[in-house]
Amino acid sequence: MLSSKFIHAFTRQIYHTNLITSATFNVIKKHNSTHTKNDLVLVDVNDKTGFSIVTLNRPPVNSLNLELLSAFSSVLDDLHKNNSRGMILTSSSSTVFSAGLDINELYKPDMDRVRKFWTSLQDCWIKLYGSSFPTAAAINGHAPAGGCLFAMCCEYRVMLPKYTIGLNETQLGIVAPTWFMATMKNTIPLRQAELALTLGKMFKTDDALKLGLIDEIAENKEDAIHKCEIFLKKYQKIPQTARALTKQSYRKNDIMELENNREADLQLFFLAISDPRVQSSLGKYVAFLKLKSRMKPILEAVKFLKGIFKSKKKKN
Ligand SMILES: CCCCC/C=C\C/C=C\CC/C=C/CC(=O)SCCNC(=O)CCNC(=O)[C@H](O)C(C)(C)COP(=O)(O)OP(=O)(O)OC[C@H]1O[C@@H](n2cnc3c(N)ncnc32)[C@H](O)[C@@H]1OP(=O)(O)O
Repeated sequence: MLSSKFIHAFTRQIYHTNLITSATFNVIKKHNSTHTKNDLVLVDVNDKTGFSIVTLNRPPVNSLNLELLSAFSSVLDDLHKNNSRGMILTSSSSTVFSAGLDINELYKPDMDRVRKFWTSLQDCWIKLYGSSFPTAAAINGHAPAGGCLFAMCCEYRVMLPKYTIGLNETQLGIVAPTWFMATMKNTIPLRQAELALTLGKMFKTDDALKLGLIDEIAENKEDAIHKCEIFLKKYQKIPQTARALTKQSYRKNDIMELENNREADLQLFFLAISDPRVQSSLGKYVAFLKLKSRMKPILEAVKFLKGIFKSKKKKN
């Protein structure tokens, strides 16, 4: 057995960034309760398993704005402090896991706010990707860009059929930050990651499974959560410290790279979003999304009418 002294020394040595603040693992405080962080993130602790279901709850599409990221960051802190047994990340939407970063934070940004926004995103990534507790994502809807990033930070992904997932940044005329790329490289084979990133490819559930971007397909959200629980339960027999340090050692280089260059990463982000071509792309994208949303009732009516015509043709 490793002595606690050794664990402390090892932890300090590789995690001077405070990824693990204490190697003393307390027994989780079990309670059957739902916590909220401004209602933007819901936390439901399962009394029996000790697993927390963390639900992103910012309708309509869980786009990640400053408030949602701050709430999520604080939830991750709480789970760490309470020595969580495991986290399942999901969404309250019935069709979208997360639409990624809120484009309104990037388009014509207020510089003070956007600094806090990007710093919060960095915080969330460092805490989620490097969490000491095991994590799984129940992807119950589309997961583009930042949505895919958070899912990939988890160690296991279960997704519902007929949705899409991927890092689509190049399609929007923006470059995924290196830590987004690193997370994808940690998930799928290198060559496939390069192709997916350069094409900005969104994968349908079936293709994501073939690629290894997700691990399982579930029938519905309940099934997805159940499958995530089965995954997390596998760790119940594995000593916590050994598991956590192994995971963090595996991901350490990616995390250190950002930890040591946070300000440079922020400046690079400022530079990118200050580029008039990037702003122009984002402006067009915001307009496209709004138009698409307004066209929805018309498109649905056309679909409905097509269905009627088809069934009449069949009868004739
Ligand atoms: C190597 C060195 C590199 C250095 C680089 C450094 C920095 C680089 C700079 C920046 C990097 C920034 C990284 C960004 C990553 C991102 O996450 S960008 C976000 C990308 N997200 C998307 O492309 C998803 C867009 N949304 C959709 O595709 C669809 O909405 C959906 C998710 C598939 C859901 O479809 P659905 O039909 O259900 O909903 P609607 O499309 O009708 O949308 C409803 C409503 O929501 C609004 N909305 C949708 N997505 C967003 C969003 N991401 N942000 C804000 N708002 C969004 C949409 O406009 C509708 O609103 P309404 O019109 O008011 O109804």
